[in-house]
Amino acid sequence: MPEAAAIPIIDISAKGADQIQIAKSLVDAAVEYGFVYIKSRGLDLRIEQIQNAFDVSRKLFNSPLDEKARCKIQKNNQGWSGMHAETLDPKTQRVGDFKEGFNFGTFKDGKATQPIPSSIEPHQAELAAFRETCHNLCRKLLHLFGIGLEVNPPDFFTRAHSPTEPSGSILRFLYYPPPSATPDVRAGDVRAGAHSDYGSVTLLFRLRGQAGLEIRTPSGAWAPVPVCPPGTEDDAAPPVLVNIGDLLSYWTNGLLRSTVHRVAFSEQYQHPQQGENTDVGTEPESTADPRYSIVYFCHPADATPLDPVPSDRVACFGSGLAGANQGNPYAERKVLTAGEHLQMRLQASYLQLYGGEGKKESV
Ligand SMILES: O=C(O)CCC(=O)C(=O)O
Ligand SMILES: [Fe+2]
Repeated sequence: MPEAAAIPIIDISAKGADQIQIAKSLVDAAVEYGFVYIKSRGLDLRIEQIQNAFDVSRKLFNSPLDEKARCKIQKNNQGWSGMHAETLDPKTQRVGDFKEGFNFGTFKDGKATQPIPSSIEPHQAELAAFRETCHNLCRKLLHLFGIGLEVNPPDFFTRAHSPTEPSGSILRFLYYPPPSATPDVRAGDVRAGAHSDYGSVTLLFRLRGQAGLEIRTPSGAWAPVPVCPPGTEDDAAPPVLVNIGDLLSYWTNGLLRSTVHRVAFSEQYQHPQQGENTDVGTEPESTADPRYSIVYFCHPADATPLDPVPSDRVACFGSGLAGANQGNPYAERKVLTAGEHLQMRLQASYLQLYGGEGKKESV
């Protein structure tokens, strides 16, 4: 059984805790793993709000196909993508991801600014509030990164992530059908292909018992990322998983690591003869149930120039681009603004939507 990744768990809202110490621990986790668990205590994000978002997600994906198709994803990266429409790792995958997704852009006055299935129309205000809370949590984390990296001024990143300016930030619902409903799966197929995220920070919400996320370790092996790592099993909700995206890695000369990850079918499904519960030790996964996850991709305002981060630690990180981002060539590219950086990445993963345009950008 592959060993689970030893990603640190940090409580950013601990009463009386030293902010500088928390900031340094966050930076250490981002440098070493590119991933960190944030303990869910209902302070930064109410647990009912997360649960409600999953309820809305179930309603959305249970909508009739034609309702979802009416909201098909557009070049602005908003809308519904059907089964196999996205291929996160086109070089390796035989077939597109075994998932459906729905990307929400901005909301205005509690209403979506894009077509949405009628089943979730009554929930727009809740979704708007959830998206806003996610963005605020990201800005809190970005402020802590500013402190931990001794960026001058420490709100350098936070300022670049103004919630009112146009940006690529997306709230995404994901639905992975039950393995029992996808008999066309072959050995080597994955639910979501290996990729790194494009933006600055990503929040990932998962449900207990719905494993499958794996990160690529520096040795090239895949390590499972448990939903409830040791010490959080009794918490009211699983911790929020946070990871660094390519843009923040690029911006910090590769000091903060953007780690490649994927969603695999459980070992139990692929090799049932090995017995039950072989995927992540404590987290048996049902092959009869769908898997749902919710992701918030936080991006700087489109117009943000990706100028060098004013931090001695970042500036001194000489070998970063060559070392920390091996296998992550986007981090080495010279791009001008956050908006341009995002466009380059989107073209590579939605080949159908962009026709041949994307192929030259894929790596
Ligand atoms: O569903 C998951 O657990 C991960 C999804 C993911 O990595 C992504 O959408 O970028
Ligand atoms: Fe991802």
